[in-house]
Amino acid sequence: MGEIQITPSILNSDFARLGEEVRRIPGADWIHVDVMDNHFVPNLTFGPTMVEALAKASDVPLDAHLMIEDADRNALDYVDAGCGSVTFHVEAAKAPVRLAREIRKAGARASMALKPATPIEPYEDILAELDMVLIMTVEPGFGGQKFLDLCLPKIRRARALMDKHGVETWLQVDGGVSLETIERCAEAGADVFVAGSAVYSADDPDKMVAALREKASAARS
Ligand SMILES: O=C(CO)[C@H](O)[C@H](O)COP(=O)(O)O
Ligand SMILES: [Co+2]
Repeated sequence: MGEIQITPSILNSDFARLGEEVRRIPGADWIHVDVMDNHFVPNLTFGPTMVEALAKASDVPLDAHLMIEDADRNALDYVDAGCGSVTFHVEAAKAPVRLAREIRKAGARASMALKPATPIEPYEDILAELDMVLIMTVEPGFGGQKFLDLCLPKIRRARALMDKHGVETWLQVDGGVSLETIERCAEAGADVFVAGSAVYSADDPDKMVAALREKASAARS
């Protein structure tokens, strides 16, 4: 299992002041950027041009979460935009192995996301092709939703498969992660934690990043 990493999502930040918003979280390991196309999910956010501007606005690397239909054709635009990690949804990728290899070859970490009803087991044999697996703990599309406890067994199963294959693939959780839910995710085996509304509704977002890190670390020991 890798080190605990906290990855705030800017989905619930102030979009009119995005540059300032990302500079409020210098203690974050990554900045999670939710790209939505209004087809794969019923919401629309931003594309590669805005992501490129964001990458220049902060020293913290960008973790792009692509909730877009044609992932095979569009994912590399986000590597070119400056993201250090690019996550595609397996439900949207026609050729996940080829896509992961292309992302790595282009110079970013390759990551694959699963919606709550998508099982991990069919992907056991491709874990070594991935730098990270993202297990959604809400249905993708919106920030501020309630954490789905029903996803915890899948986090445990994913961790067990990673241990079985001896891979160094990170295990990220995304959706409803807060001071109330992060311990359950860490106990189940997650090591990378996305938190959107919990961070940006806090008076001091960077202090919340530190508090989340402490809770997740304590749950491990
Ligand atoms: O991918 C997402 C939604 O599809 C977001 O990353 C996620 O929901 C973060 O926001 P919150 O912590 O408020 O749930
Ligand atoms: Co996300």
